[in-house]
Amino acid sequence: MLRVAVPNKGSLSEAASSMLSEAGYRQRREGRELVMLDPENDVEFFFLRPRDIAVYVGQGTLDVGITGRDLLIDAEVEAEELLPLGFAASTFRFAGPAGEFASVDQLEGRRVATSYDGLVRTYLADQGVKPARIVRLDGAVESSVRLGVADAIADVVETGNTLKAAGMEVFGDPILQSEAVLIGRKGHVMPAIEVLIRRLTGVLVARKYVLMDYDVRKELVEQASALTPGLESPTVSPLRDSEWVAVRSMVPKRETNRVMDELYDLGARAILVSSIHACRI
Ligand SMILES: Nc1ncnc2c1ncn2[C@@H]1O[C@H](COP(=O)(O)OP(=O)(O)OP(=O)(O)O)[C@@H](O)[C@H]1O
Ligand SMILES: O=P(O)(O)OC[C@H]1O[C@H](OP(=O)(O)OP(=O)(O)O)[C@H](O)[C@@H]1O
Ligand SMILES: [Mg+2]
Repeated sequence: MLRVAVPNKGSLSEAASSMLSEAGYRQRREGRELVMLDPENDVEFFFLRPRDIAVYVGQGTLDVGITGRDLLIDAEVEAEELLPLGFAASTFRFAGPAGEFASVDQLEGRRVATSYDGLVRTYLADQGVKPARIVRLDGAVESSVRLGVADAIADVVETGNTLKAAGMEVFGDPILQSEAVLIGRKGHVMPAIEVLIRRLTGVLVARKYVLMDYDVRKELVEQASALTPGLESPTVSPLRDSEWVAVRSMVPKRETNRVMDELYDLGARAILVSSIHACRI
């Protein structure tokens, strides 16, 4: 049986469960279950704190899990990223009181507060910067400078609103671009993991693409196909009117309107767009 760790709380939890549901797995509804069996898929789900998920997967107690890339790196365990999942995107950045810091070098000899001490320690060591101390806090890190326990912070930044409200601003290059990821133990292969990855990839593709159908005059099919190349190649079918063909192709969702406009300008007609519910690529 495949044993999968799923975030039980926080920013990752809801989106992780709905992605697994879309991939055909059973998920808890509103319950507070710690463990849930999905006998139909031969999978057992363990609902855990996202920060702890890398530890369980790294130790091999659980086969795979969903967590944040930042949390995986911070945990410093024998687990690796198997698939980026396209939600809970954020950056991980240094910040300080507005106007006080311009570059990471200025952290030399200063105190840095963070909930991600492993990640920050490694990053600063790689940059050759020696802070006076890394102050490990559980959350609300933005308050630490005002309260006098640190000079600067390193934290998750999504909209930047929390930093702004605390009178702080980011400095230096982003330490990391993070998002939710599926993780597994290095070198651990199992057919059920392959199936999970294929299913999740199917959800990602279904979310990212639409299906586009249109009719176009035969002599324009090459030009039209260039606008809608699809993943491999568009399907071209004959129509009763032999001067025209029907074309079907997958198109990135965010390009839908631009592609429809360009197809129409080219002379394509009956352009129809439908969403994809599931797929295997
Ligand atoms: N706005 C955000 N705030 C915090 N974490 C975020 C945000 N957006 C995405 N994430 C990601 O969520 C993960 C942190 O989840 P975690 O559940 O530990 O903290 P949380 O969402 O801040 O919840 P809480 O602080 O309520 O426990 C990280 O991978 C982080 O990059
Ligand atoms: O850039 P923003 O959109 O403002 O989001 C980032 C903030 O959100 C998270 O805090 P959270 O609400 O989880 O509280 P915590 O710091 O106590 O974990 C994170 O730690 C940042 O403080
Ligand atoms: Mg938080």
